[in-house]
Amino acid sequence: MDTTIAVRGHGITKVFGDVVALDHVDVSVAQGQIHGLVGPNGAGKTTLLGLMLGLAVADKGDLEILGASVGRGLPAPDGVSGFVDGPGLYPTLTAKQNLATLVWLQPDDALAGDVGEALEQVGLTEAADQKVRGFSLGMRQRLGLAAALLTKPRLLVLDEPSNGLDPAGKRKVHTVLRRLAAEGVTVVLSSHRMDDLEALCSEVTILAKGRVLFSGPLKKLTDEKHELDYRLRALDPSAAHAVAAGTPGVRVVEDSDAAARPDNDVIVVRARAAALDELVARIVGANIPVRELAPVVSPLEAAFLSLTDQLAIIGQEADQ
Ligand SMILES: Nc1ncnc2c1ncn2[C@@H]1O[C@H](COP(=O)(O)OP(=O)(O)OP(=O)(O)O)[C@@H](O)[C@H]1O
Repeated sequence: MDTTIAVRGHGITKVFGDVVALDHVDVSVAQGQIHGLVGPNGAGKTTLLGLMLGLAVADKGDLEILGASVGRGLPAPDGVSGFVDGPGLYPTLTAKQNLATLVWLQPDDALAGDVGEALEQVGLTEAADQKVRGFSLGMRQRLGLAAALLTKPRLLVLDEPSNGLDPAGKRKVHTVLRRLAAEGVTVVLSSHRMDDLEALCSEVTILAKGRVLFSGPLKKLTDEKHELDYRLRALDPSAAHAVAAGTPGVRVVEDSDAAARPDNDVIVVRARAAALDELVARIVGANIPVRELAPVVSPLEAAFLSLTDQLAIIGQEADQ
């Protein structure tokens, strides 16, 4: 078995009554990577994460976790930790007592981490003696991560870990996840936040209606071959418009947010990276001061929207 692959799924299918939650899913997660699962509501993300955690078994297909086959009658291997649908915590115990209970439950002392250190890593030291029932969603999420860290996982599986996090909490969580990955721990997480996924993940799987639309390196998905819409804010927008309209490979398109802007100093251009570079050179050459040039939606979001739109069109055609 290939030990550099932490998760390998082939033909994974999971059905709940009439609902096909996962439909012949193939997925491969390399060791030491942060792999993001993204998809619309009901896409199957939580179901897939639950299979990785051993909370359910697939109806069909092969799933290998940390080099071991899992499935009916085959337990999830040691070294997997995390949560789906929010971490399971004791509300009447304090944060510290919750973690101490976990340490006590560990069958192997060598695998039990330090409670104070885990709380510190997720920024909950000051809340250590507060009862969890008074915790906000973001604090619960961070305590759930601390709990997972205590078991020293080799594969960490997290369902929407950024939910409810304030910017400081998010920074803490991102730092912890990056450090774990640098140490060789594999992280699989789901999120609806494209900015989080772009900031954290080297690989993504896009799921919709239980099917994989894309799985692989983020770079491959957001490569420079795709056209993107860019917001260009210039001191003289009509001059910028004229330059953009005359640049090969660049189209000036409708600004769908125009009504929401107080000033009309923005134009939206659609281009591949190379044509955009040429536009920038021409605008600078024409001495037009530029105040902003940024993608209207992130490259990952653009790829996600395009793939899910394609799936919707295929679905409509199939219904006809
Ligand atoms: N235990 C269950 N019983 C019945 N249906 C289920 C169960 N778990 C999931 N489903 C269904 O399977 C599909 C996939 O659900 P899942 O929770 O995996 O999606 P998701 O991508 O995590 O969605 P969200 O982004 O809304 O959390 C949905 O249609 C859901 O209603």
